[in-house]
Amino acid sequence: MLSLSQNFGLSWYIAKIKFAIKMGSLGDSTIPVVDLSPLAGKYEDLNDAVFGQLVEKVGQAFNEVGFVYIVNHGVDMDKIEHIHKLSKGFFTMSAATKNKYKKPNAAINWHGYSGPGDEFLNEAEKNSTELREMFDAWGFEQFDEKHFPTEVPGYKDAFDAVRPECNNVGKKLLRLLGKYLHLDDDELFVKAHSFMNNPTKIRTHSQFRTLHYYPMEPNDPSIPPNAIRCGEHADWGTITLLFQDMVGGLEVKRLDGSWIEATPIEGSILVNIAQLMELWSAGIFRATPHRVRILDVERIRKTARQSFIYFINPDGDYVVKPVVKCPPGDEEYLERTPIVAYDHYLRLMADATLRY
Ligand SMILES: O=C(O)CCC(=O)C(=O)O
Ligand SMILES: [Fe+2]
Repeated sequence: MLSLSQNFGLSWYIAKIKFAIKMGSLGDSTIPVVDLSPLAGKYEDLNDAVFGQLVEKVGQAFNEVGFVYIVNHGVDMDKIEHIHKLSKGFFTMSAATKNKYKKPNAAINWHGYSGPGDEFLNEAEKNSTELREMFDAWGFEQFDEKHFPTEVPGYKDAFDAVRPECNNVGKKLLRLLGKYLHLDDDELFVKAHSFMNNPTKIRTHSQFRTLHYYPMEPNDPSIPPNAIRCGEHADWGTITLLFQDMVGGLEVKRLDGSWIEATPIEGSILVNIAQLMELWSAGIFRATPHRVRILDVERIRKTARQSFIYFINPDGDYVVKPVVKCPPGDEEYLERTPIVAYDHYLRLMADATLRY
């Protein structure tokens, strides 16, 4: 099986660094904050004029850094708080209770609980120690109440409640990206996520994830010094909406290999580009690697970190290939075999659940 780094990471870096050196820049080092209030309201009610300067700002940020914070995005943060609260209730239950909801075979069943050590995102080092647990709601329409912990009443409803708002902002971002690339049809990306308009669609392959980076006993000697909360990886699908709490530890990799902190900003959503969007855009938008480090202070103060993520992925049967001309230095994108979105998730999930 191809590893992620063979397929995307390494070749991507070499091409990007060559290009950056040629252009005399190694990328911007800060993650911009973008105010989405000009796009307030329902996606369907927006007209072209309102996208205005936001197209350049957001597009450029995704080109240079691969990440932006968005504020005034229209997602009700009380609903996110509610999810964090319910998730905390679930994660602090006994292992026996949580394991009742474990993915039966995580390589092919993607909905449910994953405990410590079940999934590894670190592309380079599969035997790393990644200290986290999570509950995934993947393929919404296929799972009903019984697939959610009965010990946490209202858990499924809490996800369902934020989905329309997340889709609304997701569609706005996808349209912005289409406009930045000057696509003939700037709704192409929105159309490739048909579930956003029809939530009963069986092809849905987007995913909610609640993450719990459990607290460590102060100075626990069994935790190796190179342990990490979430290993270095690039996300898999189109774009990711990340709602992190205020604890911190998330870091984003610059083109020169150094890391910058994605400091939590109250009320914001941190949005990043994922691999299929990188391919679609022939590398114009960067699926930037990131990780969650254990801060030094965490080793002594015993703090949990929580995040909630909406991974926006194309419909499972969608075939992704570049829809723009490849910029100089990025011709390698044209040589890649077009990817059926579902096959891509399948391959990456098999990789994440395989220890070697
Ligand atoms: O928890 C976070 O802040 C990031 C987690 C992450 O990058 C992921 O699960 O893909
Ligand atoms: Fe990620």
